[in-house]
Amino acid sequence: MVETRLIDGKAFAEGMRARLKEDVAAFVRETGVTPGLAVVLVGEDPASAVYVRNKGKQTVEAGMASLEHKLPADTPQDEVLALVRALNADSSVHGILVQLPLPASIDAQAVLATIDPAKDVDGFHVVNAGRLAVGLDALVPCTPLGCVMLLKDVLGSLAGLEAVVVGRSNIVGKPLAQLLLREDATVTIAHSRTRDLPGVCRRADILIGAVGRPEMIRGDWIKPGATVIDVGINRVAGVDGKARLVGDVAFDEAQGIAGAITPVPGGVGPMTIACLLANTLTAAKRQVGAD
Ligand SMILES: Nc1nc(=O)c2c([nH]1)NC[C@@H]1CN(c3ccc(C(=O)N[C@@H](CCC(=O)O)C(=O)O)cc3)C=[N+]21
Repeated sequence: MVETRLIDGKAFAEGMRARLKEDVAAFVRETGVTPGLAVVLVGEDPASAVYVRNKGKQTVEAGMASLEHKLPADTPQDEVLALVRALNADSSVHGILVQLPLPASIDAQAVLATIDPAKDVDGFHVVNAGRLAVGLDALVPCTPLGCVMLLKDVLGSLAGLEAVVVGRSNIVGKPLAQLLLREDATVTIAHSRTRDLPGVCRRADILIGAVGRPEMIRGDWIKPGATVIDVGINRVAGVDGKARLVGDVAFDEAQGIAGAITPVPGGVGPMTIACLLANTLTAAKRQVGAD
């Protein structure tokens, strides 16, 4: 039985944002340019609205400009593309985030492909995904970046460690695997078709849940002492009928087995926003030629 350490992503993200605020202030002093982040929200998804509000607030707190564009759910795709093109051309906008998921009537890949890769602070454009894959400078997806920062804080070097990523999405699983490879981990991407998923997970020194299924990863899938990063943010009904947030990992079962684990909320979520702000400053520096 080990004492499982709680990985406090919320505190780590607060520290990052405090340092970022100083870097933003220095950039504004040196260039006279205020970094601007444009967020495009199509439709009324209440969970998305909460994220957008938090992002907007923290962007302003860091000393950057937040520009929000809220469009109705039935906005034609052409209009969304026209807005993205206008933001590409707007020199006061250094980062563009189109909140996903988009309504089913809109081709998300077409929208992402229209974002100027230099302003793609989500790192979802194929140019940035490709640059990450071949080891060139890229804007890197925020959630994977936040996960690796937490892992390096807990473990120091990740070299030679067995990392198992459960989930193969373009926004988390695949880019996270690339980042872990870059850190010299031995990487397995597992998914719904993986044979003996519990057995594969039990090999992991680093286990990452990124599937979006509440508490799917059980305590006895965790190798004793492993570092567990829970990317899932699932809204479920609690025993009292009220909604509560749970991750992809059965958190209570992991206690006494995992060496360290991120909680939900307060783990990876806050890191995602901190990394988004960091990417926005990076993008602004490159666009102004101050990098
Ligand atoms: N283009 C795009 N980029 C995204 O990065 C993106 C997106 N679309 N669509 C939605 C998901 C979700 N997402 C979250 C970010 C922060 C928290 C977060 O800070 N959560 C807090 C609070 C959670 C709560 O209380 O609701 C926590 O986990 O502690 C959650 C979720 C970014 N996403």
